[in-house]
Amino acid sequence: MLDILLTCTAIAAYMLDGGRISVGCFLLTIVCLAKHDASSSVSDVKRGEDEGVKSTEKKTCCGGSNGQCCSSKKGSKGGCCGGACSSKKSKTVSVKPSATIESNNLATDFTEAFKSPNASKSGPMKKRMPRIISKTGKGSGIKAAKNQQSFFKKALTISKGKLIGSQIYIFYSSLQGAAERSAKLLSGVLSEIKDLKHSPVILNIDELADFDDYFVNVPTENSLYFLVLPSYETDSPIDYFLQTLEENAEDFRVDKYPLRKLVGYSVLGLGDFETWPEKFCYQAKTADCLMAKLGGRRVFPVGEACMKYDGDAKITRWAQLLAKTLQDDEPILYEYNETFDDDEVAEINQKETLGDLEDFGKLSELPNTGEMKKMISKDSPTYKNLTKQGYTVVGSHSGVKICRWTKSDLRGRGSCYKHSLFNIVSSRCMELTPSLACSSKCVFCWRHGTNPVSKNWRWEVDDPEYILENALQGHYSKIKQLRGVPGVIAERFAKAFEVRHCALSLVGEPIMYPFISRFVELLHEKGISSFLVCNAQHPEPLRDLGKVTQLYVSIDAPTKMELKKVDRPLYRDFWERMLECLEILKTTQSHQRTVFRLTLVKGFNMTEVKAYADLVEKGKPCFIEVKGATFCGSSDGNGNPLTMQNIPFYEECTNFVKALSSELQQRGLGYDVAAEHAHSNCILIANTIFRIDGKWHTHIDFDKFFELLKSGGTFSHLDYIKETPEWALFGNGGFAPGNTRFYRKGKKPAQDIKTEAVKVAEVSA
Ligand SMILES: Cc1cc2nc3c(=O)[nH]c(=O)nc-3n(C[C@H](O)[C@H](O)[C@H](O)COP(=O)(O)O)c2cc1C
Ligand code: SF4
Repeated sequence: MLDILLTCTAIAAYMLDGGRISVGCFLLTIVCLAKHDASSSVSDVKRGEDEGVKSTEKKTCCGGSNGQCCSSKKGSKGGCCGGACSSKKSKTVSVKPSATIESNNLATDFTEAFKSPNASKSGPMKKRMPRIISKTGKGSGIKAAKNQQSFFKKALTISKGKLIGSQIYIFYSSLQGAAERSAKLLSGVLSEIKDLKHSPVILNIDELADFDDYFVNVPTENSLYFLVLPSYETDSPIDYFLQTLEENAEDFRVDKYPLRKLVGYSVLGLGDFETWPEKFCYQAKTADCLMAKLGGRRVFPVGEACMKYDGDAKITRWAQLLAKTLQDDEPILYEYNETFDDDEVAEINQKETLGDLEDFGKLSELPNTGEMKKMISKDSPTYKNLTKQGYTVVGSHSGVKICRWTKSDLRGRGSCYKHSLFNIVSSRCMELTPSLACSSKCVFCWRHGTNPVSKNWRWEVDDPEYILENALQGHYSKIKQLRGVPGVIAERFAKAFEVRHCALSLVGEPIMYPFISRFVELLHEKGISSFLVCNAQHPEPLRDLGKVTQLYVSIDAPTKMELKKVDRPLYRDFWERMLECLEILKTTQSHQRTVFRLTLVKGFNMTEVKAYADLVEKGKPCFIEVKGATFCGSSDGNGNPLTMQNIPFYEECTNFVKALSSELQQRGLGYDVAAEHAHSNCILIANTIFRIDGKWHTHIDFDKFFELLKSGGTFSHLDYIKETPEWALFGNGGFAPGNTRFYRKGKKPAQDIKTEAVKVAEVSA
């Protein structure tokens, strides 16, 4: 008002005075106008705080640690000044309304994202208003993105609503139980918060069917995550979890900041400072950084509890402090130190191992996790678990185990279904895997969720010669232990020390082992036939594979949706991988004796007969082996969701097989039901090229196989076949003569078929 009066006075003086004091008045006018501008600017900032229209931003140091300010770097990996930088320029920038902010995925403005719906433009909220952070950078493309990144590093944020109104998810991973216990403890403490709106949900990370459901997408829009993570110097499922978070952060198909949809997160680390001072809680700290890198907002500092002494008390203290903070609506300073350069993302993308985490700014402060770990080291809980389950761990990634059918055959009680279907005698068969790790988490797997999982090989590698030698030793020492078992037939016992067959399956994914072809060659050199089962997720090694006696591919479901449900594969492109594997069977590997292995799980994969037929048409296998799933224990805490209701009866399996066979015949594909082993719910469909002169030839002539191998010439699946004996044909049950059928006490033979399958704690490989 005053400036307008002064301006008018100056004009009037000019008119009256004839311009003599005009210069003075002009200067006065300029001063007045400048003063008017200044006062408007202050009120705009205030309004800006409330409306997000305009703000004054002080460019601050990014808080990095590499001795370089991010503002000074150009095309280099450098970090920032770590607080020593003095380049604090004033800058006026405009802030877009939140709708525009949402669409900009390069910068994350939690100031807007977590704005309280209750925040009024005046009153008590006003003094707690967060500093406004610009969303727009000058220019466009990568340059603009780089400008924006510096703003993303620090922001004072408030929550959309009260934190205690959020849906809390407590994730844990545990090998020995401490993290599980701590997750429950945390849940208990948080549940006591007065006015907590929803009860916390506890989830075992290792049992999640798909990490993406929680770490790319979020279950509810008000999700608040707490991660309870132990650290293991040895390989553990946490490695895979961290690897997935890292891959998500680098995957161009995934939103750059998928976890900004969370209300927030915090990580509680468990460890042992006394034994691992250098690596104390290192995996929890890594998880904390990766959650931030994915856009998560840290609502409470990472906890580090040494569990050696008094662990529960420390966890309780952390949980109580957290509970107190959750009830506090003060804004939170969000800071993420993204000091690596955009141009280097591609380079980082190519790297697979966790060691590459070092490249990410703050992560470089963490202990070096880059060395290749042993898949199963002797002091790891996984090793103890496996040996408790009867495995002999060979080297650091292979295992052998005596199958219950080996024992049964030694006692004259019959071999497994592979005897009926293919002529493999159980007492001379060694079950082995050169990779205890797998790239799937099948619902019917008996690994109980603790074995290592990974998409690719990321461990130390043992020599194939070493594995075979030690596996045979392990197998023979277990056979020796059976000499005192009542009913063992001396002749079979003696023969058992000359292994004739090797089932490369057992558990894990054998084809992941980098020297699988050489390993198979070594088996053949010792006169041991090879039965390799793979999960149709690794087309490259499948293509490169040398001759095997029989090559299996597991087809656990016929459609993409069902396969995801049954196998819980780690690969996002699991379906394409499976189709590629089938194509390889039909083309590059068509000289092999190929088998589709179908494991039927009621309620999961038993309905889509036509879709199965489509896959058979694609892969044209020699055989389709259909087997009802077996029950591997209760669903409590072992990651296996199957119950007895999911185990099909033999009749249900035969109905399925008949339907599939007739569908294939209708399509003009020559397949028919050939053999069975009713005792283990197993039936074989064979290509009719194996029905010669009206007689099925599904058995293998092993002598002929080795003869052909020695000759060095090329040969195919039809060159080492043998007639299927009468007792093994479909309809005859498949129980080999010369054995005595054993029925469990009090069980009628009719019931036995299903009960037997249930009692088996493992799927016969
Ligand atoms: C083989 C082995 C390796 C371990 N390595 C580390 C480590 O590197 N850093 C650490 O802080 N604690 C380490 N620990 C300690 C565990 O993290 C700690 O015992 C934790 O409470 C285990 O949690 P869990 O029972 O839920 O698996 C290790 C423990 C074992 C048995
Ligand atoms: S069943 Fe086989 S493929 Fe499936 S998770 Fe177990 S080991 Fe892996």
